Amino acid sequence: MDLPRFARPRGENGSSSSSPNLYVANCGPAVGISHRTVAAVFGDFGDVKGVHAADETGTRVIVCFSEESSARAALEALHGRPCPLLGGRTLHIRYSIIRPSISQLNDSVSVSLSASELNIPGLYLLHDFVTAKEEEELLLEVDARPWNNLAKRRVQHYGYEFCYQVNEYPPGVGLSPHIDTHSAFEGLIFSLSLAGPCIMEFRRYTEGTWHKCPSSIDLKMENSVNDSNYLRRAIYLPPRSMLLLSGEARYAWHHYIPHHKIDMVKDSAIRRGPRRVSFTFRKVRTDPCRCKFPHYCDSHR
Ligand SMILES: O=C(O)CCC(=O)C(=O)O
Ligand SMILES: [Fe+2]
Repeated sequence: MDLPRFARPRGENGSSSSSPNLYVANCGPAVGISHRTVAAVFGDFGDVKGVHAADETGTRVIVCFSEESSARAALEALHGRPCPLLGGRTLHIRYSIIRPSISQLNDSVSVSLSASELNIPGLYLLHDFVTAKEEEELLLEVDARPWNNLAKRRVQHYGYEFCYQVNEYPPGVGLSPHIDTHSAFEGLIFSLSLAGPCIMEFRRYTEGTWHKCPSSIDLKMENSVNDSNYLRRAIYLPPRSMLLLSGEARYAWHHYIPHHKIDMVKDSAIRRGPRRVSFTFRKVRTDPCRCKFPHYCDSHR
């Protein structure tokens, strides 16, 4: 999703900075109100140029009018009272402002539905890799075993020579950006998603220095120069899909699960399920990594 260049004003008094664009909270696709319906309701006050998601919650929108006077009329009529045409919801409306920085513009990235659309070499996504029945059986199997509680998610570890990991994420819980350590694991990483959906974001940093995560085997790139100095892509991982990271996708791109309860995928708000369980398969490496990506490789240091 590309966010419009408008944001919620800081401070309490939204009325001080009049504008043709309104920041409208408490309506949107996540509560069953489409952008088209919002446009129709606000259209009573003047020409609406567009309605956009204000952020990734699906409950806040930006309404852009052609004229400032239309925005003022809509704000005066609709702010702070139940709106019968929008399911009786009470709207909280302020004038919106132009987003001040490039980094805020990058808050969100459009989410691809397929690996070919994502276009990262070595990344593959197979939909319906297991059937719904197999999914149910796998979940029964893992739930019959003890879970290891981490701060925000639960894990199970299997094996040594061939190391599988199962992760359980409650709603809204993600994973911080990392590359699975080159020196610890070989070149293919598989991840089977079960139970609930999520999006996975990928980042390729152009410069920076390695930083070992406390309490984990992964490495993170700490970018000392400029946090926005990376390429960003994102893909939707539906339940029962299998993700394969190989080559450049595995060795040079960080992967990351944003901490959202709702993901915006092609203008639809998709709520994370009560939980997502992922089976992550990695093979333990027994010799130093000789990948073609020394900049991202701890065996090359
Ligand atoms: O949950 C997932 O699909 C990925 C997990 C992951 O990246 C990891 O455990 O290193
Ligand atoms: Fe990982």
